[in-house]
Amino acid sequence: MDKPYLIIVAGGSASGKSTVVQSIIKNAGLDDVLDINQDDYYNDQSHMTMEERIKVNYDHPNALDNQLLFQHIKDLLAGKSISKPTYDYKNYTRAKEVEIVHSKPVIIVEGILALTDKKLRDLADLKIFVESDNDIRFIRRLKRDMVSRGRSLESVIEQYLSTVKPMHYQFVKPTKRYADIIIPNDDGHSVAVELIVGMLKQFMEKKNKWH
Ligand SMILES: Nc1ncnc2c1ncn2[C@@H]1O[C@H](COP(=O)(O)OP(=O)(O)O)[C@@H](O)[C@H]1O
Ligand SMILES: O=c1ccn([C@@H]2O[C@H](COP(=O)(O)O)[C@@H](O)[C@H]2O)c(=O)[nH]1
Repeated sequence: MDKPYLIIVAGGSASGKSTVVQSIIKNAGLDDVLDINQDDYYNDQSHMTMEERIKVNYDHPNALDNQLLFQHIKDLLAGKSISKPTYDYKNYTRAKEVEIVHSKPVIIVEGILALTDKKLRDLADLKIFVESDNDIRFIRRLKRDMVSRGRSLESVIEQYLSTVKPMHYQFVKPTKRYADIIIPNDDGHSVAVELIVGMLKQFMEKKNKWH
């Protein structure tokens, strides 16, 4: 197998990373895309009490097992399969289930801090930063966290002000400078997605010609 094409997608919380990635996958019409969410690599905290887990700063790079993510991406790029951890937001820790994930010709890694680690960044063929206005991100996060991540209004507000916002300025936003493409996502993102899909199709065509 040729080396897969690796795309890294970073951007603030609720900027629309997953939405953009799903749009790329759908518009490219490719089955051969693997989507890895950096959130699955949050540290295992099952040994901690719920009270301790809630206090963790999840927007700091130390909250993530970056070494494991890097090793897994290297394995996937070498055509190997991995046992990927999965994350349980409601319980603020890794879930018991692991997922056996096989390598694919296109691999996308998405996460707020996906462009932080230079070693991981250097493996990427294409680096993307999704950008949305802070107020819009906060409103999206509030809705999403209450509906899908089992959070209360008060907890989302408290976490946003104490860690999410300051860490965004300290660690997330500065990685924008590493991006090859910056996608504004306050409203739509269709033109940027079309460009990326075009690049992916070219890559897949070249790959198919070689075989
Ligand atoms: N362009 C957009 N317009 C309207 N809502 C959007 C847009 N992009 C994302 N959203 C919504 O915002 C929320 C967060 O998006 P998501 O893709 O999960 O963000 P991220 O992966 O960056 O955390 C979701 O409910 C999603 O449907
Ligand atoms: O237990 C957890 C783990 C993470 N978070 C928050 O998730 C976001 C990252 O996910 P996005 O989909 O990019 O928003 C990060 O800002 C963490 O604060 C959490 O709340 N609880």
